[in-house]
Amino acid sequence: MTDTDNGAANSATLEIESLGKTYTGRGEPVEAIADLSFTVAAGEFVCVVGPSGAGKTTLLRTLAGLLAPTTGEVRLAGSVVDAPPQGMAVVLQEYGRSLFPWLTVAQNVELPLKEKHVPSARRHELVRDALAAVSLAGDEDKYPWQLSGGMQQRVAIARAAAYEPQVLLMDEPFAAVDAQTRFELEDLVRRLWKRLGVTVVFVTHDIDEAIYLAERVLVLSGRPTVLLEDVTVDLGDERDQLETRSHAEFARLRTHVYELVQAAKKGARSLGEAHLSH
Ligand SMILES: Nc1ncnc2c1ncn2[C@@H]1O[C@H](COP(=O)(O)OP(=O)(O)OP(=O)(O)O)[C@@H](O)[C@H]1O
Repeated sequence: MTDTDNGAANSATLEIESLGKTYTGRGEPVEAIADLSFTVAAGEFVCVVGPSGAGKTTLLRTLAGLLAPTTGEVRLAGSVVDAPPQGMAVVLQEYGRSLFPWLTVAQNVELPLKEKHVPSARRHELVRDALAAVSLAGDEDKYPWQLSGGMQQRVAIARAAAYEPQVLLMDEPFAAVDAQTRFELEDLVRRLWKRLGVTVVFVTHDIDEAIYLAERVLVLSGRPTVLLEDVTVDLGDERDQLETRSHAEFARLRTHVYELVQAAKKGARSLGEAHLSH
């Protein structure tokens, strides 16, 4: 596979249809997602932004099959998602909790491959390649607590990449790392996306990050969530931290998405209600 044929080998279209989620427990029911419908094409990179508490994590957990929708459904390659599907990998914000402290870096990356019954020789190859891709070759025998936060998150990304998922779901994966590391990890995820042809859904609070990474940015309203706008990011295939971010189109998109999120915070639930300045 070359760097340019992302998506070619991937049939993992994700369809979200009339999705609703209300939490019911001991207290008052909480309607997190009102009604969401959108499609993420196979091999596409989509970011999700919205106000705090909008239901972004709820959406991601539902896509991952970890949470059952109250209404509507999620389909992966045409099949309804009602449990964590094979071929899906999830990377969360809390890398500290997602790695097993008693396993080495290599063992952490290898574990899901064992569960997938990948033969031993192939496992070692995948682990080696994934660690090299995240610049951790040489650190395979270390334990997570011997690594910085950014390195631990690279291990979590390597683990997801080695698994060769069709779909990669990421929930605020870089929120807890410093700005410099964050830029490096963003570029790493873009490279992996291109190399693996994987379908990516990436939740972030950071509007600039969403625009830098994605081909489309889904802007959610406040809770109970509806889709405020599906914004196309026309910034080309090659992104560069300095060049792309200084592009006029980048600035235009940032202003637009920022205004949408501000409007969402004030309660806008449609583009008409958002009263954008342009
Ligand atoms: N298990 C639960 N039981 C009841 N309510 C919940 C539960 N999990 C989340 N919620 C509520 O659902 C709403 C959406 O939460 P969610 O974590 O999905 O939002 P979010 O957009 O990811 O937030 P943030 O940006 O702050 O991470 C919130 O009001 C939250 O309090």
